Amino acid sequence: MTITVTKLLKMASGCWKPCTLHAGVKLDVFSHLTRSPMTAEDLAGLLEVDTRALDMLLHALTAMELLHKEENRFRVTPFTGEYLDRQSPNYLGHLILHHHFIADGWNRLDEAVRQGGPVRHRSSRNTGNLERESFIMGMFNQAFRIAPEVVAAVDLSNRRRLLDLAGGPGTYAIHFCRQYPELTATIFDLPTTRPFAEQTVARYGLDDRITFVGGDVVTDPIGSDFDVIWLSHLLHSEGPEVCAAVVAKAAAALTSGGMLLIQEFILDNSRIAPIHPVLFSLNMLIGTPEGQAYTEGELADMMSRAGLTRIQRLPLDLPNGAGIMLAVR
Ligand SMILES: C[S@@+](CC[C@H](N)C(=O)[O-])C[C@H]1O[C@@H](n2cnc3c(N)ncnc32)[C@H](O)[C@@H]1O
Repeated sequence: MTITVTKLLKMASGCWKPCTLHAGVKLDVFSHLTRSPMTAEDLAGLLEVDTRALDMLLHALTAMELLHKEENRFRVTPFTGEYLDRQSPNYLGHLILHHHFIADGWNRLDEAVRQGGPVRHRSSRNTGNLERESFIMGMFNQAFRIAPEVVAAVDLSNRRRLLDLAGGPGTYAIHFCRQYPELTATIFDLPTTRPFAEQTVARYGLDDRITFVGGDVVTDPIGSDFDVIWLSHLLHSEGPEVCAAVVAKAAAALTSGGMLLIQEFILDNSRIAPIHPVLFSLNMLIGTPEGQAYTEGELADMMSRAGLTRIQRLPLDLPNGAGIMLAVR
């Protein structure tokens, strides 16, 4: 992509459209307009917001092809009815709202660079209810789209006990258990994640095979004798030393011959590609004391220092530069 003045200036105002989308989702206009098409005035009455301002927002969402306008009424499109209505099983609003909550930190990136540390609280800690739900269920939104591809590429035949370490709502534990009927799983995550994980597991009717254990992976015991551990998107929120300790702890919790799988946004050795992991490091800079994206070599080194062998990266081309490392105890 050759940069031009037009592209540069477009980049500078690139946050306008995302902010418009975030506001539409946060005000839940899509759910209301799925129930019935409405004028800005009627919807403003329902949402208890300013009519003139909502009218502008609805026109902008229409210009972005997220709503239709007929006469003076607005309605959802088939697409936004499926993905932005809170009642839809395919609702993606959690992930969109997660981006809304972290946007304030991105706006203060210069301060983070100046001081060399975070300018917002961690998404996994000390957050309000809506923000916590958006983070955990946003991870569900994200993982749900990728999990089928991951499960198809990872052979867990003959494995019986899976630990989904820092598993959040348990999206991967659920997908692995659906694929392998003999498998049981433990989701280990911070205690505040429990209600989201239990609800999600119950929704898939797997409460008899998947249990939740609350704890801190850095300071608490994580259990033992697992023949497979799935560690997805935790390491980027910690610095290299804590990551090495977590990987060593996971390795020690495996049976002999047990397998550790790590999913992360993986940087090239050049550290300038793929673009998502490069930017994700900044996302961790603004939100965590030591988090960052890691290269394949760095992840392999953590696995090797934990005494694991047969270290490899699975040949998978996942969205956002995500990749999976595998090693065996
Ligand atoms: C980005 S989410 C990934 C969730 C899930 N593994 C996935 O890939 O969809 C990171 C998860 O790590 C959890 N987490 C962060 N720090 C943790 C800690 N110290 N101990 C246990 N869980 C932690 C968060 O609560 C969150 O569920």
